[in-house]
Parts: sequence; structure tokens; C-alpha cells
Amino acid sequence: MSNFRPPLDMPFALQNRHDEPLLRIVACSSAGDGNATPFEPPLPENPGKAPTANRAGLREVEYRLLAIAGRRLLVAEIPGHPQFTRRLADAAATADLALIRVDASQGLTSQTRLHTRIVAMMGVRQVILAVGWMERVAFDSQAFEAIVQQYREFAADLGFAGIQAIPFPGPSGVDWQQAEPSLSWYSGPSLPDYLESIEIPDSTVHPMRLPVQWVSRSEPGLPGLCGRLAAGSVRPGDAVRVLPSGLQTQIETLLVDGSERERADSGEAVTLTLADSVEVRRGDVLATAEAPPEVADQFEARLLWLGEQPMAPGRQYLLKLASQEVAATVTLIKYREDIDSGARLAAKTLQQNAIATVNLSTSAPVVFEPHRANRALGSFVLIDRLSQETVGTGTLDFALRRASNIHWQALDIDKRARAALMRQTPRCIWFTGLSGSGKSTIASLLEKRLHAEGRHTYVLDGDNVRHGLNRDLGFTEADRVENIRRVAEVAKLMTDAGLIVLVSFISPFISEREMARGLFAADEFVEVFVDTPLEECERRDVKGLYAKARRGELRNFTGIDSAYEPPRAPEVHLHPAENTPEACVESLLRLLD
Ligand SMILES: Nc1ncnc2c1ncn2[C@@H]1O[C@H](COP(=O)(O)OS(=O)(=O)O)[C@@H](OP(=O)(O)O)[C@H]1O
Ligand SMILES: Nc1ncnc2c1ncn2[C@@H]1O[C@H](COP(=O)(O)OP(=O)(O)O)[C@@H](O)[C@H]1O
Repeated sequence: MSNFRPPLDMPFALQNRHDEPLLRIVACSSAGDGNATPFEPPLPENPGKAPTANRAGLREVEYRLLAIAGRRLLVAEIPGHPQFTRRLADAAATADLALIRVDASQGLTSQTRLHTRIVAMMGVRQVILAVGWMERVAFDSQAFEAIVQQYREFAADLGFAGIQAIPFPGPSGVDWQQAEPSLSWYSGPSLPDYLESIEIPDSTVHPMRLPVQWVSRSEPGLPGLCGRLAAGSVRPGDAVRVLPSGLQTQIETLLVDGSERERADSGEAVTLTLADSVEVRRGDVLATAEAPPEVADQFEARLLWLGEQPMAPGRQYLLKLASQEVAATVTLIKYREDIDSGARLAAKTLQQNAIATVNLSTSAPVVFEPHRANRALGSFVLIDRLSQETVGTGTLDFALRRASNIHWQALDIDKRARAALMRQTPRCIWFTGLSGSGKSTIASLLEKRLHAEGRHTYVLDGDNVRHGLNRDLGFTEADRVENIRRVAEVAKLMTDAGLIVLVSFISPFISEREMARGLFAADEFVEVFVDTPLEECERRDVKGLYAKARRGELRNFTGIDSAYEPPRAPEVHLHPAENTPEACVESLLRLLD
């Protein structure tokens, strides 16, 4: 074994492809206290770096570059703690092989099953089941076989092409060099031999895909299109298509590391220029002209939920796929998978570490390929728009419909024409605040004033809409998200009809209010924060609901046992506890004028 300079903490994504093939391994452990990793301690030939710990005293993820007989290995070692699930999914997304270690005395744990499902979902097809601490079961071959048998049965439906189980002595996993006499009954390959024998799929045979990371205009002439080849190879003169626009052109020049090249392969970072001045933007994908990927905005997908807060269908997240970024919503949870048995379970929301099959809808068409055909264009992450944290990762199975199959119906009479007839500027005035804060009182008074001035208005009130359109919804977080999504869509249609719409819903979450805002033109949406302190609302207790909630007779009551997230920058901030309803309406009218 030779030794490469260890690229400490180097993510897979930053590795450039060189002449020798690189086997990417994701290694994780469900053994012991979960804080150990299978490749420790660092081998004498390959010292790596000393394990680092984060503030909580947990080991961090480490990347090591090793070599065995001319084969280079990039190993991502993921500590077994549940906090590392996201890192495991990240590393598994590009790994060729997973090394999953168990403790012989514990056998399979829920962690083993979760890790195995995640690596399978992210497209890893080869698994090494490293059965460590064999001395704890007296090096018993039957104990080993029982674990292997159990694992094979569990993993039978997960689509692995190969599962190799290898026994190990000791607490620290992989003993590369020394044969352990007590394991002489094991006749399979050693870990180095097995790693050497694994075939790496050739990603250059796939049609070329280049997600454009940025467009460089630093040189005179046509812009340089920069990105990392996600599949296939590219040469000057190749016919390519730009997606989603579909425009066809040719590669003019190809640069790698600043020098002109005749060919570049999957994994390499390249800069291209095109023969024509076709419009290309960051997020577009360049592809082989005769075999382009699909473009769609509705998908069936598999989703691993990572957020501490449960996933709510209907809530908008930011979806990142290759270099594309669009708003996305889970429109339906088809089923959640039981991590142990794989059984399909009904679910209204997803808790952290749940895996589910869902329908996903994006706000704009996305260039993609099914994950089984291309991992780079078939996997995505979901980001919470407020915290900017990754809350989900997933893979696209197939498009539910092509984006191009559904078009906006062009109508002769549009919003502008309708509004002109009504002699008004359509608006959505969105009241948010606690129950009893005064939303309905103020909205109703404002409507009276507008009506008297000859304006065309409509009030959408939570209490009323919940008797009809939203009668199927309760007050869980997921139901409130859907409640607001529907009413925002209705308000948008009404504004489109030319009306001034007054929406009066608690609408407790920033995400959904921002989603609603996103449906309207910039100055069409007016967020009004009806900021009455909880104590005052509770003192008023118009409907006796606060008293009920305090007695524990009403669950999920906003302000008591369900959160209210105040707006950060509302257009109007009202303080009804200090001003009469009439005074509040006056200040609103001034703003609307
Ligand atoms: N658990 C719980 N939490 C909050 N509110 C409750 C609850 N149960 C019933 N109600 C009554 O429902 C009204 C709020 O409905 P909304 O559609 O505005 O709520 S939300 O926007 O979906 O949060 C609200 O009306 P307002 O007082 O006018 O706000 C309450 O009367
Ligand atoms: N300045 C004020 N603005 C609005 N409502 C007020 C004000 N002062 C007192 N109230 C009273 O508070 C209650 C608010 O109830 P409501 O308008 O139904 O609130 P919400 O729609 O937010 O649940 C009403 O009984 C209203 O008369």
C-alpha cells in the first residue's frame, strides 16, 4: 500500500478525476457507542489526521485518501450518531461502495438498518458488512453467519448488486495486515482484496451532462460556461442542447484548469464556449444534443427528511438539484417506509430520519434524469428558506407530467382590464395575528370603509373558510400549512379578478406567509401584523377558547401550545391594544392611498 498526501476534510465534490480510477467509499458504524469509525485507528502507512471532536465531544466526519495496489480509495468516515445522517446521505450520494460496520455482540441495530436504507436510496450498489468485535462472540462462525443471514434478508429488496460480509477482531475495526488465527474459518476475501476487486461503473459512457455553475464574461467574445461534468465526456465540435430552453449549438472550445483540451470526462471541472451566442444561464444544463435529459415540474420522489421540525406537505422549501434552485412543495406523502421492515405506512407529516415516497411540485421546470439513470441529475436537497438549513435530501423517480404539457391558458381579458373596469388597484391585504387580536374586527371595518368609497372587496376569514373549502383541516402544523396554501391561492385568483382581498387568518408561520407573498406582484401584497399581546387576547377571550386551551380541553392552540412566528418586516404593524379599531383602519387607509 502506498500513501497519498491526505486531503483532509476534502468533500467528494472537490475531488478531480485523474487517470487512476477512484473508488469512493462511505463508511459508517452502528457499533459500540457510535462514536467510532471503521477505518480507525489510522494505519501506520497512512496516518491521516488525529480524530477531531466537535463541541459536543462527537467525532467529526473525516475524508481519507488511501491506496491499495494502484487503486485509490476516498473514504468518508461517518460517525454513527444520528446527527450525522445528513453527512451520510451527502457522502453516499456519490459513493460506489458502503462499508457498514456492526458489533458482533449486538448484531443489526435500527441504526444499521437506517444507514443501509439511506445508502441504498442514494444509489450505492455495493456493500461491505464489516462485523467487528468478533472476540465478544468468541470468534464464533455461527454468530457471524447468523448476522450475515439476517442482514441479507433485510437488504434483499434494496437493490444491492453485491453484499460482502467480513469478520474483524477488535474494537477498532479494520485490521488490514494481520491474519487473526481465531478467524481462520473465514474463507472469504480480506478487506484489501475485496476492495481491489470491486468494479467501478464507468460514468463516461452516459450521455454528456454539464450543469452550468456560472457564466464567465471576463474574456472578450462569447461567455465561458463553467461547471463540473456530471456525466459523459465532451469534445470541441460536439452538438449540444441547452436546457430547459432546448436550443441547439456546438462546443467551440474546451478548457480544463485554464488549458485547451481535446476531451474532458465526467467529474472534471471545465469551461466551455459555444459556437453561437445562445442564451445560457446559471442553473441551465448542457447535454448531448441527441439524448437530452427531461424537463418537468411534478415528480414522484423518495425523500429522507432531515429537519428537526417535521416536514409539512404544502410548505415551500428551496430545492437544489445540480446547479438549479427552485421553490418546491411536497404535495402528497404517498407512504412512509418502516425502517426495520420496509412496510408502507400512511403518514401526514414526516419526522426526522423518515424515508418516504412523495409527490413533489416545483415552481419552475427542472432539468433532471431519473436517479437510477444518473445520480447527479436525479438527486436533490431541500433547504428551509428561513434557517437556510438542509432539511431533506432525495432522489427523483420519474416525472408525473412534463412541464410542457400544461400551459397557462391565455385569456383576452386580464387582471389589468378587470381592474380598470373597477377603477381600482387589486391588492391582497393579509392580516396575521393571534386569535382575538382583532384581525376580523379591523378587516371588517376596513371593508366597510372601502365599500363606502365604491371599491370592490372581499373578506376571506379563517373561521368562515374553515366551514367550507377547508372544512377537512384541523390545527396541526401540517393542516395549518395547507389551510394557508389554499387561501393564498384563492386570494390570488380574487386579486386576478380585480378585487381588493382582505385575508384574515392567524397564519402563524413565516414560511407560509412568505409563500403567499411570493404569489403576488411586489406592491400587491400588504402584510398587516395585528400585534395584540397574548395576555390581552386571553383577557378578551371572545370565544372562550383560551380558557379551554388553558384547561387542556383544546390542543394546539396558537400562543398556548402551538407557535406564532411574528412577521419580521410587515408592511403595516398595528397595536390594537393601544389604538381603537377605527384608528387602526385610518392608518391602513393612509397606506393604501
Ligand atoms: N387550536 C386552535 N388554534 C387556533 N385557533 C383555533 C383553534 N381551534 C379553533 N380555532 C379557531 O379557528 C380560528 C383560526 O383559524 P385560522 O384558519 O385563522 O388558523 S390558521 O391560520 O390556520 O392558524 C380562530 O379564529 P380567530 O379567533 O378569528 O383567529 C379560532 O376561533
Ligand atoms: N383596537 C381593537 N382592534 C380590534 N379589536 C379590538 C380592539 N379593541 C378591542 N377589540 C375587541 O377584540 C376582539 C377581537 O376579536 P376578533 O376581531 O374576532 O379577533 P381575531 O379575528 O383576531 O380573532 C373583538 O371583540 C373586538 O371588539
